[in-house]
Amino acid sequence: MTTPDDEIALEQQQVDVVYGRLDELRAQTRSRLAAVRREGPSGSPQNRSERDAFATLYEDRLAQLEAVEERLVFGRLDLDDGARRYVGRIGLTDEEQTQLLTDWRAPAARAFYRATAAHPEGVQRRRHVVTRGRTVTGVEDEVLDLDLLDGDGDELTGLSGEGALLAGLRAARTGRMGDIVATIQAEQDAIIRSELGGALVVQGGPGTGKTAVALHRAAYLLYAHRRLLERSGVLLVGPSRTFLRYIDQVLPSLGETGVVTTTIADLVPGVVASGDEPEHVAQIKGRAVMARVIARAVSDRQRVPAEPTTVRIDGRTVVVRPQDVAQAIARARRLHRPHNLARVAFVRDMLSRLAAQYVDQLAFDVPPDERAEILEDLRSTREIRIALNLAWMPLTPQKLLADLYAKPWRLESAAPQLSADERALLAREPDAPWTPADVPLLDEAAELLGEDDQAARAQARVAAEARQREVSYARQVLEQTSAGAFVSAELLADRFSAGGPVLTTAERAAADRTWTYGHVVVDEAQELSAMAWRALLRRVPTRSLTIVGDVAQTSSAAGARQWAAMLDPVLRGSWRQADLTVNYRTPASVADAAGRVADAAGLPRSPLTSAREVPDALVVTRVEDAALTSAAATAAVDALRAVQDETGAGRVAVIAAAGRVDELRAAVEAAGGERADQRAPLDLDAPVVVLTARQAKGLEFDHVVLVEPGEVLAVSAGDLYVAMTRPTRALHVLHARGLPAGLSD
Ligand SMILES: Nc1ncnc2c1ncn2[C@@H]1O[C@H](COP(=O)(O)OP(=O)(O)OP(=O)(O)O)[C@@H](O)[C@H]1O
Repeated sequence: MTTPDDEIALEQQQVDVVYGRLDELRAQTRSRLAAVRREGPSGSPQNRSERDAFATLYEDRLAQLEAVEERLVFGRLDLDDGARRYVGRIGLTDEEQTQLLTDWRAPAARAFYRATAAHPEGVQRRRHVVTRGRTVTGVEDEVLDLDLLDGDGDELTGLSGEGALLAGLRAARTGRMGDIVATIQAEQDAIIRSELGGALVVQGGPGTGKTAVALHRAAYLLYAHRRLLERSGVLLVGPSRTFLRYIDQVLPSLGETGVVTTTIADLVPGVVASGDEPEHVAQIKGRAVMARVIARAVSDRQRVPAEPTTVRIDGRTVVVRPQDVAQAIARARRLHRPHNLARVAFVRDMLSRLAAQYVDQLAFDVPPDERAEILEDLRSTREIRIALNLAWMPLTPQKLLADLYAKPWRLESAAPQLSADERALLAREPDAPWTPADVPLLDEAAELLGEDDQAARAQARVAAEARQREVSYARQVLEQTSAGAFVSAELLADRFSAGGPVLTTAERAAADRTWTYGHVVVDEAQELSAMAWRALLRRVPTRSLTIVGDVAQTSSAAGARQWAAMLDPVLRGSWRQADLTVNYRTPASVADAAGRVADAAGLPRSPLTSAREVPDALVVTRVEDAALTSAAATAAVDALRAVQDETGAGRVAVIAAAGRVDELRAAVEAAGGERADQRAPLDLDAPVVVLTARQAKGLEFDHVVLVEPGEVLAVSAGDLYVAMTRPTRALHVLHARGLPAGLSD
């Protein structure tokens, strides 16, 4: 019989071989990159762009090989037929193409996450290989073939790789999310590998791994449907920029850098939504009815004048007549094109009517070339331009919306569905900054307005022909090089033809408002308004979506308490739901207390089982009102001492209602909590942060000091539920006033 030490030594050999191969591949890619770069900037433009394309390709590949260093190998499957299969971050073969490591996303790795004693899927033993750096520090076996099992078996908890999992859950937090690839649980794996098509809603209580699952699913889909998704791209939408920074290392560590991440506020390139507004105003802007308001605001800008306008031109008179304008508007509308594009037809129609008036006044027949000149003269006559613009104004989305908000009569005409009070709430100065809730409205407006794309369309025709030539050229290039394993001819052609700096799919997609993605992942999706959904769905016409959230954690007034109420109208009932039920983050006693609070507040809470308990995880302390701030600061600094390890990992959050944040920050600093740049966006690297529940959404900390929970509840019950479920080790509640129901008993 082998001892654990023998097993560790055995695994070390295999791990050494795999890292050796990784080093070889890195060296190979580096030297290819150096060779391409050595060729320098000479040669034809075609040669140069080809070299640039290969250089970025090798850079990407190198970045991928560098990013998978940590826990490259983490699993082994011993199969019924005696074969062994190692599972890791990426797939690797040796020079003879023998598989050294199976990519965790490959079908051959599925059993690592799914096999159970009841359904062993051809697996006798599943082994978790635990490494630190490149050294194997432990192995953990689960025997799935019951005939091989001696003793009671180790399948009792239902958690797979329990030791490795619990070690991961216990580890001090760093302020950045890590991947869970070594310990994905079966219910999570089923979601990650769920088919690409259709909209999948993942509902789960706090800490059930929704964000982790969403990110691993994005990586899985890119692997399993690479040909389809590498060119259309995958979009991941998160609740805030802070959150995006919190998760930004996860996908690269899974070998994927091609996902575009954004927030709803950043969805429209060129629009900076730096403004703030009360929740109830944002709620109005988020209502589905605003789509009709915007549409009406656009059609209001196609207007028949009350009076005719008479214009003298070269001694003759033309009249912009209301009835002509009415007819030209009606005709242009029948084209069903966006406002700015249909305007081209309107103007053409009006000019030819005016030209006819002009020609009628001439005593001779006008040859065609002179007629064109007359049209040009009319077009460039100032009064005519003004009259036609008043009838059909060329507009940008920003101008449309700014005018709508700034002029009460415009809003009254466009938004009869809103009450006068509601309309008054929307009023704003024309140059006020945009808010996040304005962004979906600007997107809606951009869609209805369109851009005058005549030139663009002509260019597109030429580009399509050029593209044909580039793809076939790229195919030839790939046949002559070894790059075909990790890039398609279409993608390489994209890079050849990008012109200027070589852009990746993600870069091109992020810069283009009208880009349509192959798949969209939405996290904290319960917060999205109806208008935000419209903006998102425009970007994924195939409706291939992963929608992740928890309807009990909703804080925005425009968000959802029920998935069906939110999604049925936008997805016409066509979506499927999967549930996550195990809380991995929060100790059981803290999760239970949060559950009681949520139930007392009537939140639609998902059932939750906690993966672990931590002794004394929940502490509730009453202090005098005057001592509350300093007590919180002391508690935070003491907690930091307890949780911080020698590497500097270990994070503490003080969560309170917005009105207390500044004072608490100053107190934490005075108490010796390290000074950090606390301005927005939040500094995730600070060991102690003071923030509101809303800012804490999606994040986690080792220890949370929750100050005056009654005040957080007064803002929203969802916020209190979020705040209580952020810690991985302990929740310390400090209060001077009464406790919310559920916490007090
Ligand atoms: N299978 C797993 N193995 C290891 N850690 C896991 C696993 N699943 C979840 N976790 C950990 O549990 C914590 C919570 O995960 P995550 O943030 O994805 O949950 P969530 O459901 O999005 O939470 P919330 O809704 O509260 O924001 C993270 O630290 C995550 O790494």
